[in-house]
Amino acid sequence: MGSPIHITSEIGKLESVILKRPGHEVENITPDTMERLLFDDIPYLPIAQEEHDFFADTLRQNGIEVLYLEKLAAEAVADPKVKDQFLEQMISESGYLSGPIHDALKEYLLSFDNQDMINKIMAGVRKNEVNLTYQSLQELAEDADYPFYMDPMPNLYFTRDPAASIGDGLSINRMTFKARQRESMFMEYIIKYHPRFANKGLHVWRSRNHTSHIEGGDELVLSDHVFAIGVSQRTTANAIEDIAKHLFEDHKSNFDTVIAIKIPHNHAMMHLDTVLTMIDYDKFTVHPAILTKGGKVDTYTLHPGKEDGELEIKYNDDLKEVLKEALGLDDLDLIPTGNGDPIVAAREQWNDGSNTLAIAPGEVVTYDRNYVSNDLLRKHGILVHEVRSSELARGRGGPRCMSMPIVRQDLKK
Ligand SMILES: NC(=[NH2+])NCCC[C@H](N)C(=O)O
Repeated sequence: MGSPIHITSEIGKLESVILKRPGHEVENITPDTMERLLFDDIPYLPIAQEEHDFFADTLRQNGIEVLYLEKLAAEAVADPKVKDQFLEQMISESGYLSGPIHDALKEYLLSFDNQDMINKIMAGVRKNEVNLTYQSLQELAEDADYPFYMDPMPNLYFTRDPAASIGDGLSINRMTFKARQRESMFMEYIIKYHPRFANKGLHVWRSRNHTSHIEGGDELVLSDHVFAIGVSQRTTANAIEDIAKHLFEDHKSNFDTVIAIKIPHNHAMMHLDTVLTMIDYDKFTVHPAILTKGGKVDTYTLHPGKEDGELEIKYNDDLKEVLKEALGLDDLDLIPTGNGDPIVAAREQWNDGSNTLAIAPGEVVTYDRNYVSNDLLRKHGILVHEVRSSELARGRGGPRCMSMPIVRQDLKK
């Protein structure tokens, strides 16, 4: 058996992927909390689940093993000592280091079996579910009207972001907004304690114990030695320098090139994969709005510097040239979302028209609603599997965001 994580491209035949089926966390969104929880509307859960099952089935029908984050997380805490440590950390990162609320939450969560406990943590814990033996100042003086002790984590079905596979390892991410910061703790425990991943020599290129941010939607493994990353609302330049140094310094990594691509900092384009994805050896989708009128975008290519720990940085504003050079290609097809029409492109990008998940070279999964972009992909020779998207799209993420590939076949050289 090879490494449990092995990703040397964006497009190699996908073999195993981690998903999260939307659960009650999505029903714990309200108009008051929606924006802070990074949603634009409240999905209708039964249909969101049907759509998600359809997505998972589409992957299975193409021979891909589908693992569920919620199941892996429950299995990872099977040992009572690990479970205790996990609960302590989760409750404290939820705001209760000690005291009556901490104790009551711990007792409440321990009353479930492991799977239900994980589901409950993901869904959120309401105040009226928990019995406090005595009241604390925290309870009385802070947010007395707020309904939750532990907030729901509705963005968990975007498994792409809290952690990202790179080569035979991964980054476990310190995420930007409070609404998502606890999410990466599940992967931290899975990698450390789940029998499928623990002690298998996996490299954590960057852990979640940082203050600067990085999210998986910005992380694209373009080849076995080139890593692209968005400088975005969610990933800071500082974090990029840090991960680049680790990839370059660690002799276990084959990576010698990191391409940082600067994109607008806004909610519609929060990650690089909302505006640029790789779909074939020489084809990318690109949202025209990231390019200037002259077709330019700021890119910074990082290589190991002369001295240990130094980086050599080269600026170029010609994305096509940069990608061609990094991938050793003579030509490259940049396919514009919405066929470049300003209204269609904006509408379809909003609904994740650029957020394609490649399951093999030239073969992608996309949302059905982005029919202009999908037709265009077909015209460029791409095999497109469409999946349903009415409810899932309300969270502003598409098939790439909803999947964390862990094993892909290597590309033939
Ligand atoms: N890889 C992605 N583009 N993920 C999309 C995540 C959407 C999610 N609502 C957020 O704002 O974080």
